[in-house]
Amino acid sequence: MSNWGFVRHSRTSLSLLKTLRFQQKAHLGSTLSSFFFFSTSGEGRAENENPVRPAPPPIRVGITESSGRGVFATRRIGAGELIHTAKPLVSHPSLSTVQWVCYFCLRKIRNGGGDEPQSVRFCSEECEQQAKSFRGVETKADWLAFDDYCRSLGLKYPLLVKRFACMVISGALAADLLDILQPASLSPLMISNMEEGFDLLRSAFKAANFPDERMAFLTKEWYTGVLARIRINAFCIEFAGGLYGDLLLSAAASVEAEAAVGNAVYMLPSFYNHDCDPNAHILWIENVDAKLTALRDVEEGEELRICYIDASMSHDARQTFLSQGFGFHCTCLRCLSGD
Ligand SMILES: C[S@@+](CC[C@H](N)C(=O)[O-])C[C@H]1O[C@@H](n2cnc3c(N)ncnc32)[C@H](O)[C@@H]1O
Repeated sequence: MSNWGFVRHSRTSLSLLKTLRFQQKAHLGSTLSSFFFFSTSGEGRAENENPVRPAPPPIRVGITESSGRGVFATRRIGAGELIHTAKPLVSHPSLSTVQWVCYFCLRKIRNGGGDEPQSVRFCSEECEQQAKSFRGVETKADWLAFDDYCRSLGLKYPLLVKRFACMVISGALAADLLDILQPASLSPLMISNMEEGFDLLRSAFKAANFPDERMAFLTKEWYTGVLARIRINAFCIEFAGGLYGDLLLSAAASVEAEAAVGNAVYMLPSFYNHDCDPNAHILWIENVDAKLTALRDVEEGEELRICYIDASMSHDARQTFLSQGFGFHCTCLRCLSGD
């Protein structure tokens, strides 16, 4: 069974990034900002404007010529500028770091660990409060078999589906929230490999006696559809630069050769296409809230692209990774140049 090992990382090897520029003509597309959870630095806000409401980020979602939807700059964006931040729709710590990071925001916890291997921790009352709805559902069920299934097969994405399902049952999220995101195309074998996870998830909720009407959304099609979207759109969360690293966290993570603190799916960041020589970057400083920044000056109308993979890989390795993990052949300028 595939271990779904292809995840989007924050890592781009800047030293190897060439100065090739990529400018793509955007078609007019409707903006999807009403769907997005974002905040901005508030730059450009008029003085008399309500200070509580942040200015919209300088981007729009439009249609690209060859890569479906993409994100375009609505004004010139300077190198190093914070384009916007994004809160996750769904996130989950890695099983190997669950004792060491906040169960809600994935922030490292100084005195994590402890005696109870199954226990979860929060970094603040606010996070505990925000997790209350899905925890109220999650703690009613027994997850031993489901978590063992994920652990033994090295699966991370079913954990995101589990949390998403808990949020839906609690009424915090709509079951079709992720439908707008592009799904991976799944082979019949991939779908049949997902059956065990679905059965375990559904059984856990069933055994906890949730009423059928609250679980009506939880069909096999829903489960595989959500996983298909997560596969293309989830980010693997690693904090930037090791600045906020923690030896204990590193030690815990290395037990399973897992550097990431967890995985998350966002709305707006999901619309950024890939480039092996990107002009934008997604990073995490101390928790799961993502920051999208410009790596170089970007002109108004230019498409903003991030790198999904380690850009220091060879041309052939990048192509193989993108094709097997994301199902597309990369035709960015760097790839076309043969670099
Ligand atoms: C995370 S989504 C990006 C948004 C997507 N274009 C959409 O319409 O929702 C990733 C998908 O976008 C497309 N894509 C992203 N970067 C691409 C590239 N460099 N070349 C071709 N297709 C790309 C692929 O279909 C890929 O699976």
